[in-house]
Amino acid sequence: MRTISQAEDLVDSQDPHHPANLICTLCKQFFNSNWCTGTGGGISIKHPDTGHLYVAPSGVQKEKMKPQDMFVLDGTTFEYLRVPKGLKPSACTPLFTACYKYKSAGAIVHTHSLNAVTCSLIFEKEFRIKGVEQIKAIPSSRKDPNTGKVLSLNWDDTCIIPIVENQPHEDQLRDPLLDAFEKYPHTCAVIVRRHGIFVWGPTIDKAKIFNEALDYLMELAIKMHQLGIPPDCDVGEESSYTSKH
Ligand SMILES: CSCCC(=O)C(=O)COP(=O)(O)O
Ligand SMILES: [Zn+2]
Repeated sequence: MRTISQAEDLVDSQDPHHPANLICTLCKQFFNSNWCTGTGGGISIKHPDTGHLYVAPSGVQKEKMKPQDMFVLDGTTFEYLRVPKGLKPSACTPLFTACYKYKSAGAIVHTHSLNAVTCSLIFEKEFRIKGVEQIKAIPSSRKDPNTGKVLSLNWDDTCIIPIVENQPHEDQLRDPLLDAFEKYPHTCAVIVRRHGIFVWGPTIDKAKIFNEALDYLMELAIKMHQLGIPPDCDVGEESSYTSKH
């Protein structure tokens, strides 16, 4: 492993899109959205050029982090290339590396979103919502036959996100996460009951979009549930659950 001073170049960049800078910027935004408060949640980003993995420290106020606080891991061996003095890597690191290894993720967003936690109390094994325009921001299991690119869900498709049980320690969530990967090979997220959500994508921009769209859908699902409308009911069927005819 390189010494701290030798590894400074791994986090020292004027580029706002450099992972060490971007994690700090986005965690501030996520704090303001109530997604990463009280030290909860976090973000990990793979450097698109070097393949290095950037991980935030554990137990710190995520909105106050500096680029120099970032841990850096080799993208293939997961060995630490940079360990900031006096800090521990995020407890979610084994979950982030699982997403890099098995989902070819370019970035992972973990939030303690109230909408995700509330949905984990309403839904049993899967979060399901259907027939909402915002669903078009979520990837589907289909690929474009010409380009091979993953296609988005159609607005009247059902968006399904698996829910796993929370565990006393983050590393114990790795096996449930791997089970969810196997059962839901096309999902871009896993909800952890009474805890939050992990969302990944091929890039940080995509992971951020998926997270925002899912949070919107989870908030809507809670409101539909409160109105007595099943969030995954067919389009046009909602009036049979309300007084509107
Ligand atoms: C009050 S946060 C408990 C740990 C957690 O769930 C989390 O997301 C933050 O863990 P970290 O080690 O990254 O601080
Ligand atoms: Zn968490």
